Parts: sequence; structure tokens; C-alpha cells
Amino acid sequence: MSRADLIVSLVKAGSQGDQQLLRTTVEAMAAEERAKHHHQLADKLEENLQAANGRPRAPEVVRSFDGGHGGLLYEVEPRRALEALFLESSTLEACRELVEEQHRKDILRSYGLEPRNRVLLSGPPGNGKTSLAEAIAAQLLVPLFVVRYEAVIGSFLGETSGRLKRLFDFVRTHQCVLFFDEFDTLGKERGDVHETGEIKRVVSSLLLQIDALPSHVVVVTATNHAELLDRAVWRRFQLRLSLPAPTLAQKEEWFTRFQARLDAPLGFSPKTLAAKIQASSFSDLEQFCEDIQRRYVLALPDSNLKRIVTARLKQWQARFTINQ
Ligand SMILES: Nc1ncnc2c1ncn2[C@@H]1O[C@H](COP(=O)(O)OP(=O)(O)OP(=O)(O)O)[C@@H](O)[C@H]1O
Repeated sequence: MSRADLIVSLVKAGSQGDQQLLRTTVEAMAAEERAKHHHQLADKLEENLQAANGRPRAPEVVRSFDGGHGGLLYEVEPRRALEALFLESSTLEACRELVEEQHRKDILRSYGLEPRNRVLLSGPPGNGKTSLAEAIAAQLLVPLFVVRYEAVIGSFLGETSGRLKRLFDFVRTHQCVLFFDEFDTLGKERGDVHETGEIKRVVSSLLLQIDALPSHVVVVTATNHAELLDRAVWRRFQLRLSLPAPTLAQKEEWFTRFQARLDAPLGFSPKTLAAKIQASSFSDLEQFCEDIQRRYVLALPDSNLKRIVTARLKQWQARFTINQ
């Protein structure tokens, strides 16, 4: 929202005694100030909001951002560019739209619309779910906050609910990407008939809190097992993107880029390597190429790339067979 709109909202909230509007407006102001690195002002706004709601600030979560340990989230400085990832064109397009909506939310709001902010990523391990969350944050120029389940989930359910509440109270006042990895570990509990009603309540409340987040918080959830999520969970996400394993053409493109980066012929054409390599993920391709690059660099200036690639291919295929 533009500054002028925020002030109008504030006045409206005050004159109509609308607590909900007051809360969302002050949250948006705090998030904007924080994005400008005006942390003191953002903290003050947040404190006053909490005081108005009769609640103390959430010290545990705040501490985690001061570099302390045992926080409910950790912050990743996003560096990955969207263009550096191998994505299907529809996925890339969807991400660009999301980023544009976030960047141009003022225009959307002047038409009574909100930008989309809930994304579900699914696909087998090592194919870019975490990397895409990071790239979205980088594109939006906001921090990436990753939820630490081991810190959030306590031995008592009441504890878990309380921590989740603190976590959400904290992120509401930040422009950020909030990342839930392996969301199915939480989401699937809901569908498990053996779980107690209390766990279901925690998960339901988590979903409600995700729904209620202001649109300046972009929630990205990732799962390797989309089939384990029930429809109600699935439906909540406005963008549902799948990140599949690399195709043959993508493998070829991967080796073409790798060869260009090394600035030396690999001894095999990228097409031949793509056909030979057994790799079920981009992460596999990355590891394979890094292995080659290490040997190549250490053997300079007498590196024989063809020999290195041949040896690595042999080792790699053997490892792959053992792991199957
Ligand atoms: N689509 C992709 N394009 C380019 N690099 C990729 C892609 N997917 C994965 N990688 C590389 O593989 C590594 C692992 O990827 P990432 O952690 O994003 O996968 P993930 O799907 O989140 O895996 P997991 O389900 O195990 O958490 C990253 O370091 C990244 O560089």
C-alpha cells in the first residue's frame, strides 16, 4: 500500500474503531519500515500493536534473528536468481507473475485486489524446491525465513500451538518469504486417522494462520509427497507448482552450460553425456559436475578432462546401481 493509503486506512480504523483494519494497517507499516531497514521504528510499531492487543512481544522469535540459537526460524540471505534455475516455462512464468504482483501491489489494491502470496511446491528431492523459494525471495528483495520444525514442535501440543502463534506474530510484520520445507510431515498428520484430535487441531490452526497472513508475507511450502496432502490443504495455495526431475533436454542443457563454465571441452558432447548419466535430480547433476571440476582444477595445468569425465562416469554409474 502506498504511504497515503496507509494513513487513510489508519484514520479510518481509528474513526470506526475497526481493530482488524488497525492491525493490518500497522502490520503493513511495520513491514515497510523494516524493509527500509528502519528497525527501531518497526519495533516500536510492533510493540504498540502488541500492547494494544494486550500481549507482550515475542522474545524467542525476535532473538533468533539476532543470531541467537534455538529460534523458531532461521534466516537465509537469498542469492539465487530465478533465471539460474532450470524450470518449466509455465513455472517460470507463474513465478514472474507472483513477483510482479508483489512489486506492483499498490496498483492491485487500488482495484480492491491483493497480490497472491501462497505457493505450494511439489516434486522429488533435489529438484529445486528450496532453491526456488530462495530465488523468489531474491527477486522480491526480501529475506527468506525457514521454519525450524525441531524448534517449533514441542513435546506438549499446547507448547507447539504457542510457538506457532509467536512465529506468525513475528512474521506478520516483516516483508519476507516464509518457507515450510517438507510440509507433508505436518499436513499429512491431518489425514492420519491414528493421530489424536489435538494434532489435527494444531495443523488446522496452522493452516488458518497461513490463510490469515498479510499478503506481504509470501508463504512457500514444499513437499516431496503431494499425494499425502489432503484436498483442503492443497486448495489453500493459490500457486501449485511442480518441480520434476530433469528431462533429457535439460540434462543436455546442463552439460552445455557446465562446459561453457569450465571453458574447456569435456571430451563428450553434452548430448552424449545427457544420455549416459543416470541422474534422478538436478542435485545429482550438480554433484557429478562438481566432482569433475574438483579433479580438473587439482590436476591443472595437465588436466585431461576426457579421462576425468570417463572415470567419474564409471564411478557414478556404479554408485547409482548400488543405491538402487
Ligand atoms: N531446477 C534446478 N535448477 C538448477 N539447480 C537445481 C535445480 N534443482 C536443484 N538444483 C540444485 O540442486 C541442489 C539441491 O536443490 P534443492 O535443495 O533446491 O532441492 P529440493 O527440491 O528442495 O530438495 P529436498 O526435497 O531434498 O529438500 C541445489 O543446490 C541446486 O543448486
